[in-house]
Amino acid sequence: AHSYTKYNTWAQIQSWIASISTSNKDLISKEVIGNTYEGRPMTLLKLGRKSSFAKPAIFMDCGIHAREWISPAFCQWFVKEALSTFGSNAQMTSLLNQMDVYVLPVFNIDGYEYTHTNNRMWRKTRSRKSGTSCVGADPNRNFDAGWCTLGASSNPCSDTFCGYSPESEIEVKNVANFIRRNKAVIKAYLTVHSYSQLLLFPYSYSYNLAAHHSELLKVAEGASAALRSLYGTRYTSGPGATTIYPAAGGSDDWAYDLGVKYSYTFELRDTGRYGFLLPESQIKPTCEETMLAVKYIAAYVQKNL
Ligand SMILES: Nc1ncc(C[C@H](C[SeH])C(=O)O)cc1Cl
Ligand SMILES: [Zn+2]
Ligand SMILES: [Zn+2]
Ligand SMILES: [Zn+2]
Ligand SMILES: [Zn+2]
Ligand SMILES: [Zn+2]
Repeated sequence: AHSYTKYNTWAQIQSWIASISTSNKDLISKEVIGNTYEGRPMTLLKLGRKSSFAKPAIFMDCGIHAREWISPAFCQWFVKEALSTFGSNAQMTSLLNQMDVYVLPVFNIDGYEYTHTNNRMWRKTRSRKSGTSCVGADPNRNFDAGWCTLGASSNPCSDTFCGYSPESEIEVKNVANFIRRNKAVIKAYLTVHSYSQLLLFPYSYSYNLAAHHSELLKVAEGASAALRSLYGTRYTSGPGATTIYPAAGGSDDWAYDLGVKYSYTFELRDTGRYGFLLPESQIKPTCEETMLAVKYIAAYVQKNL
């Protein structure tokens, strides 16, 4: 059965989505924003007090990379925390009264399922193309942001294959379309990965500083400090290019250039001891500390609406 402190299969997550999305009509709803390559429904959860007016929104996705299992675990944890603390936690109550929070629990569902059934270390999508026996493209190199110019490969067999064109991966197309359709209200974009304990922001596709560099850095450092306050976990904040590696086609850079100012990539625990194979015993502490960082960013966005 589904557990917030275990790595759930897609089947368990799908049934969790069905039940949690009908658990509180005033606070949560779901919509399918398209199907994956293998036909699985990309189901977006919308958190926030029902309103007949469009509210400003935050968009958060998990599971772009299949093997980064702590990421979907965090999105599930976030939804649970939001619903269970609305009404008792002042900040969460204020957030969901004033804003909507869109949560995509698993972006790359086909890849996530494949890591459960065939190859725990799979990263990419599971799309197939005639002419090669290699499968999939890296969804975080397939966004239309300096596409395939650096830190990506045009070899379909590479783990950082950028795809045949920007948004060639249907999963990327579905998410990009949703964000484009809603860009007037989306004020922040958060994308959750693992591992390395980093809080990254644009740009990764260039060494040039983003127009809002100082503000993005200030918020990232505040969020990292909030995170560290719980268990002392240390994060590094900075632009992707200099903090992790230069690479093009990422979702955070694309959202930022679309006009979503507060755009961040989280790289959750750990720093390499377990890496992608983070033990289930660390799900709770990782999620609780990450909640503090996400709430810090959300509060900042709210104050600056
Ligand atoms: N814009 C970006 N932001 C963050 C990253 C790092 C993640 C770490 Se898993 C990746 O390699 O896709 C990569 C890019 Cl291209
Ligand atoms: Zn499993
Ligand atoms: Zn990743
Ligand atoms: Zn990573
Ligand atoms: Zn600014
Ligand atoms: Zn909690």
